[in-house]
Amino acid sequence: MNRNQQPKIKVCGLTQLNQIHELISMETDFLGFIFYEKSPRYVLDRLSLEEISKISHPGKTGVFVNEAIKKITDIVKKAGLKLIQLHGDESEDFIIELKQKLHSDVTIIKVIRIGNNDNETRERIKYTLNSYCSMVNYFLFDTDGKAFGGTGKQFDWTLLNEFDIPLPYFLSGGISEKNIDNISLLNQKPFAVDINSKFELEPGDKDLEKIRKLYRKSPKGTI
Ligand SMILES: O=C(O)c1ccccc1NCC(=O)[C@H](O)[C@H](O)COP(=O)(O)O
Repeated sequence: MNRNQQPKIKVCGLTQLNQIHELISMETDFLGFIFYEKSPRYVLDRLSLEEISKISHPGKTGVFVNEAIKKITDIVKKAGLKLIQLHGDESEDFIIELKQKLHSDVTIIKVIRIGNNDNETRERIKYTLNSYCSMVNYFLFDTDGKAFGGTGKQFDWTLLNEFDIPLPYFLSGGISEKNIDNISLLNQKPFAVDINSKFELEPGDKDLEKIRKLYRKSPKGTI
């Protein structure tokens, strides 16, 4: 697989140091840590902020769901995060205030959760793309669900072909070795793919052999 021509890879929901170091040696581009207490992948149940801070990697990403600004900025500082993934319903005002309190080199990913393929969803996607594009660095499209993320379900990717996406984006939501080739059907290719529950033995315990296989495979037509 020619990694230069393929979308980058983010592995999300990491909780085990040995797996994290293995993923770093495989040149994984983004490492996702979930700081949402209700997630079965809540990282602080398994690793301390100090342990996360000692992981040296430029793609350390913290996932937050409707979290208080003070808590996010404290965690970013203590864990040495490089990117923040806002996975809840954070408003534009919230992001403006958050950015004022963060170091300017922290990258922000705004998540757009997609449920039904209907006009209400289309309107919400359109609104979010337009109103957040000047304040964040990337968008991430994920499947909507009660748990906010980690649903293991794919949304209707053809919806994305209806929009001019103004920023590079991460594609997420139930990505597996079975559906990843369908990226070829997207007009605007993702900057990165985000894999999680389809590459796990159980929540937070990654199936490294399956991830290795993905790295060896070349998703058809993704370039
Ligand atoms: O994974 C979780 O448990 C989770 C819970 C709440 C918010 C976000 C969460 N995950 C964030 C991610 O970036 C996941 O990779 C993304 O939701 C896709 O997960 P999956 O559908 O399991 O591939």
